[in-house]
Amino acid sequence: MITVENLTKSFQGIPVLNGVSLDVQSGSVLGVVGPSGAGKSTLARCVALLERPDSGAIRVDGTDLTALGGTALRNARRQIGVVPQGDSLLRQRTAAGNIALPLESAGVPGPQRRSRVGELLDLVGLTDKAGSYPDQLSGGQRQRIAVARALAAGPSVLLADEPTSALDPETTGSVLTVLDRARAELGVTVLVVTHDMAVVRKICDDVAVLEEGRVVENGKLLDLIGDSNSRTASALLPAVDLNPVNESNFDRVADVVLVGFAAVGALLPEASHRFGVEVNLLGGGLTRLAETPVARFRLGITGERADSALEWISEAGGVVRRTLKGPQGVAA
Ligand SMILES: Nc1ncnc2c1ncn2[C@@H]1O[C@H](COP(=O)(O)OP(=O)(O)OP(=O)(O)O)[C@@H](O)[C@H]1O
Repeated sequence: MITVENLTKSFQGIPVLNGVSLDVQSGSVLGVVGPSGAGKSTLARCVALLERPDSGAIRVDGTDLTALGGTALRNARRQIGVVPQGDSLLRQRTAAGNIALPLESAGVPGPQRRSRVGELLDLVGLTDKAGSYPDQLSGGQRQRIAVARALAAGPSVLLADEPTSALDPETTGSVLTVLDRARAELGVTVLVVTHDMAVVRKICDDVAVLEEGRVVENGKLLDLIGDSNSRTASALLPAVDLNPVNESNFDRVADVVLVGFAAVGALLPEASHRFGVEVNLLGGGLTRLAETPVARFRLGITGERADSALEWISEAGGVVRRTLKGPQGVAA
């Protein structure tokens, strides 16, 4: 587990991190998002101790890294694998040679090294590229090798800074699959800095939004999407208001968010049946967050028991985010 407590960092007197606190649970993936210059990379570099914070603590599995020096610090750094921003492979080394680098630095003997490199090539799905040089690989393949290299020494934490920038969506998918496998198969805790909400959508359990060096939003992705003020929710959920709606045709108009197979598949027909109301979908749609189906709909409801239907949807786990027509208090 990674705990960041009240981290501050300035460059030439200009504050870049202003008291950042975060938790990343073991074996989970945290996405750090936010506008350019918000301090995301600086945060990741501080967590990796590539940059010394001015104050605050960074605990990895309980040990405060900022308090360490010398050998203890070097050992602690081995617990943290880093996938740097941009192309970071050595051009003159093969894919296998790049992955072997941290093992060579750690003095791992040849046979063990070869076996470990083989495992990692398998993990990232590039066994057949062992002997290829970076220039012979695609951008996505190079990134997968960079992930394998970061995992070589068996870290408990993986930091990836913009691992999918400049990749097309299909290639992005292959890199994300590798990060997800690192978490699922090796139990590694992952912190990924990204501009790309597709990364959040596909692999993140938690999200932290950074702005001007402060965390302005933080939480479990599936909790945030039910919050009507969440920026993460607005970025990830289908838009509900693309079509103009004549509200006078309905007794109630409301926006709802449904999470999970059961809710998405059954709640609205069930509400309609139980309360004898007609439920019309006026906008919005379905999406997926990792494996979880999520829907945001604008509903137009007609029938005497429209309010009861909305209340029931809310009690049954749907989030009635906004009632556009009808009592504002309904189930909100
Ligand atoms: N080593 C450094 N020396 C001086 N200023 C720095 C240094 N590293 C970062 N900064 C400054 O700190 C601020 C935050 O930079 P950082 O790279 O952490 O932001 P970011 O959110 O990752 O941005 P981007 O998404 O564009 O990569 C920027 O104004 C940047 O110029």
